[in-house]
Amino acid sequence: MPIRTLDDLAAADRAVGVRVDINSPLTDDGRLADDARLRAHVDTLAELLGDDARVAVLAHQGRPGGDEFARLESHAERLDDLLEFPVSYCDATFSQDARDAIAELDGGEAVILENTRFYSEEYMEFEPPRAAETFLVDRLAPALDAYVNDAFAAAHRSQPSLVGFPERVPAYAGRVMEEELAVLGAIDETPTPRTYVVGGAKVPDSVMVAEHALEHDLAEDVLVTGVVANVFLAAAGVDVGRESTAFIHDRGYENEIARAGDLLAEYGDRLHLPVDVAVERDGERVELSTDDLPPADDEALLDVGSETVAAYADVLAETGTAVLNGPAGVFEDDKFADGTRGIFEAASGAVYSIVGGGDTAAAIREFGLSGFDHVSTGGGAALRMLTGEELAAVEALR
Ligand SMILES: Nc1ncnc2c1ncn2[C@@H]1O[C@H](COP(=O)(O)OP(=O)(O)OP(=O)(O)O)[C@@H](O)[C@H]1O
Ligand SMILES: O=C(O)[C@H](O)COP(=O)(O)O
Repeated sequence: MPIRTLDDLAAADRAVGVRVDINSPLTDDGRLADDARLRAHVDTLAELLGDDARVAVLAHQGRPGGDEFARLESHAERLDDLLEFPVSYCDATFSQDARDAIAELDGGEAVILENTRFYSEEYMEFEPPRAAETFLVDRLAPALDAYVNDAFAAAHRSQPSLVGFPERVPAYAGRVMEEELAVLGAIDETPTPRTYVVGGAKVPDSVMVAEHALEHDLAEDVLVTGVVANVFLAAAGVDVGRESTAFIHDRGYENEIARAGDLLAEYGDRLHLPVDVAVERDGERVELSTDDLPPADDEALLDVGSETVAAYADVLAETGTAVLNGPAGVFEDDKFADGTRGIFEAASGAVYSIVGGGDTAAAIREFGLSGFDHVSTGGGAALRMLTGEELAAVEALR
């Protein structure tokens, strides 16, 4: 069934629950360190508030027990700054206080309810009908006339606030959700040839993206970087050294070496591996040809080298669509940011370019790169879409 959007919602004076994903990095004292995800939802919220909706915002922050598990008060303050409509904060999620806060809203006013994950059922995954019976959905749904899901970045989670409400109230996709689904769902219609650049540290996810792109002929070329490249180099029989081998084993990625080997055997001509890498020696960046590996025992492969950047840039220069996921090296350390900066810069020049992944988007912001056509708000959700998986919360909207 087609998903209903805000175009189908007559929002005036109605209480609309809006699930957003404003899960953000925090400073040590618990303040917002980056507001990109809040800014992403401004259009959806402003549109509803401009239509005189009474908006109750639902969101999570962090994971129970984690450092970034926090209240949403500073998120509410920041949204109040970003929106030209009043945004208040309520330190309850579905109790009488929360329901009163919603009942007291006038059209054009919003309240941010407390972190949904303060409540234990929200950190579990359910089929939608069962999610609709959880306390959060059961208690809150009667206070809402409609539900909007704009939380694309969390849409792969089958948690109550994401899949339960559509069982109880009319449900719609917000503008972020709509755009992400339109762009990432139509990857096979973007300009060709397509080049996927897969890097970062989540090797199983990246190998899956590469596999899907090659098998389904979505990408003509796949360029590997980051820890993913170290795994592919190992699969190609290169000795990546004691440190990087230990890293791969510590993360439990041994099986990925075999999967990478299978991909190389089948698609070797379309899979590009680094020809040089960077290590740290006496506190400095030193580049080594992959022919000269292994490095010294205490040296890890922390970035791709400049010849690799040049070779990858040549491929990207001929590319219709570049899909980027994962940084090429430890870009947080300036010495090992060159690979990421150089390859991302080259990718931004493609006819059309798409970026997925939280760290990838952070790297782009840090380098001040522009020129990308779509920077996804999603990490895991974007990856799943790029591997052709359905997202639970999107299915629930259908
Ligand atoms: N060669 C390397 N050795 C060790 N770590 C690396 C290397 N290359 C990249 N990384 C690390 O990979 C991390 C990012 O990888 P990740 O797969 O999480 O990216 P992402 O998909 O953009 O982010 P997310 O999954 O959080 O949305 C960075 O912290 C970076 O330092
Ligand atoms: O940051 C994310 O990828 C989303 O907010 C989902 O968070 P989670 O991985 O903690 O469910």
